[in-house]
Amino acid sequence: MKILKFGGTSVGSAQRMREVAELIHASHLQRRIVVLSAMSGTTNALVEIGQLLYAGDATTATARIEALRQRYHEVARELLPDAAVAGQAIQNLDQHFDTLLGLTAAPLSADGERVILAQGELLSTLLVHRYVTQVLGRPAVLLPALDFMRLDVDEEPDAPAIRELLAATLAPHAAQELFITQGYICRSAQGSVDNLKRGGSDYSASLIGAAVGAEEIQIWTDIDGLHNNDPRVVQGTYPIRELSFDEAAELAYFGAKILHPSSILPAAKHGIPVRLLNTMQPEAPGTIISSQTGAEAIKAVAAKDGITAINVKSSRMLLAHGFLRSLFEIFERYRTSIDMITTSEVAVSLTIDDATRLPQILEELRRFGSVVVDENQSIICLVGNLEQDAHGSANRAFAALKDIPVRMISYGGSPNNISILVSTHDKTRALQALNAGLFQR
Ligand SMILES: Nc1ncnc2c1ncn2[C@@H]1O[C@H](COP(=O)(O)OP(=O)(O)O)[C@@H](O)[C@H]1O
Ligand SMILES: N[C@@H](CC(=O)OP(=O)(O)O)C(=O)O
Repeated sequence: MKILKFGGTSVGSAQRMREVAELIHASHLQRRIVVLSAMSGTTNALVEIGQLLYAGDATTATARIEALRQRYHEVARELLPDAAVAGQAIQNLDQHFDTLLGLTAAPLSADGERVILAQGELLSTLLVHRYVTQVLGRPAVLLPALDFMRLDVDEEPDAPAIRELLAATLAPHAAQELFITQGYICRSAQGSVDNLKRGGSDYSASLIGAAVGAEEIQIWTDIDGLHNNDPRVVQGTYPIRELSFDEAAELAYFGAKILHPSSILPAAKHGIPVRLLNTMQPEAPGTIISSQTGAEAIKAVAAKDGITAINVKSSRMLLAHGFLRSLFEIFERYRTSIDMITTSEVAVSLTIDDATRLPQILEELRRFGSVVVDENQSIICLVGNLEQDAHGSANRAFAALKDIPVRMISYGGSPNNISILVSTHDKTRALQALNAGLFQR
């Protein structure tokens, strides 16, 4: 079995959906599960509808739902030339818009908001499935992700439950080769509709791949593989042909937007190669992520914004043992994970990316000594095989950053990663300087 995931841009219009369907249709793979995201822009529109309802503005929310409905009707008519087939699809699409309208009648609950967010993937899979079966005439099974994607009580994917439920969902279709399902959406341990957080369709594909023991997971997007730097802010980036699971996981976690932060872990656990491919240029080789690692020292740079740095200075730390443990316990109590940490004899600096519980954390930290908080920071992560760094690329990286104020450096924690904290204001400049210093050929 292979897993093929297509992102929002890849299914972003009727034309793109046709191209995706042709790709699925033309590839003479054996069995495959196709995982689709919502059409680009849809999840953002649904988020906005949720926000309007939270703010009590049902009138504007209704207008947005109707505008979205019109857009989907147009896509259906463009995609499905036979009027009867399009009419039937529009009736089915309308069931989802009626669900959305039904949620405008009363104050929105958190459960209601998750039902709203789930509609995007239900709509895109409905349309692509209809095109594959009715226009291309290819048998394909639409698998409802809500039947098998499960979270556990800690709100993490429940891998054993997913494996069992997916096997049961697939069992009646032993003779079928092509399956289409929704990325991103799932059910909570309590059975209510939930999701894997923004960008979560990559994670769905990886979890599904792990659950069925797939031979390969393909992530089809709008770029020819994972690039050595963020192509949105740096010119002249290029795709990296090979990455190890560890390198790709670091890049995804530290901001390479092409991959959801957690999406490599299930594939890595089961040793399933992940291939990043370009829907707009299917013949390009893309990036292969596997247990192999290439020879270059620093292969890529990524940046993660929205970081808060906290510095705690305490005389109690001097020659004291157990200090760090009591400090970390505070973060554990508030379920807030720490990304970077540096220490001196009397001070600790650390970073968090989820500042939801920052006020409570700070109140407790102030018992240790003086606390300074810097918001709007970015972690720049340099990833590669640093054990191979015989050519001093780490030195070249630091030299490249000579004009940029660096707040923290973390080096040596992993053989794959050097993390550098800068103000978000300096991020673009830092990424460009690193590009010139490390990669310009
Ligand atoms: N290091 C990187 N390599 C490739 N793409 C990146 C990188 N960093 C950011 N991106 C951006 O990620 C985008 C693809 O991710 P995303 O928009 O989530 O795709 P999809 O909608 O297919 O899931 C690319 O268009 C590119 O602009
Ligand atoms: N539709 C969801 C899930 C997703 O993964 O989308 P994409 O593959 O386009 O990043 C989102 O926008 O967050």
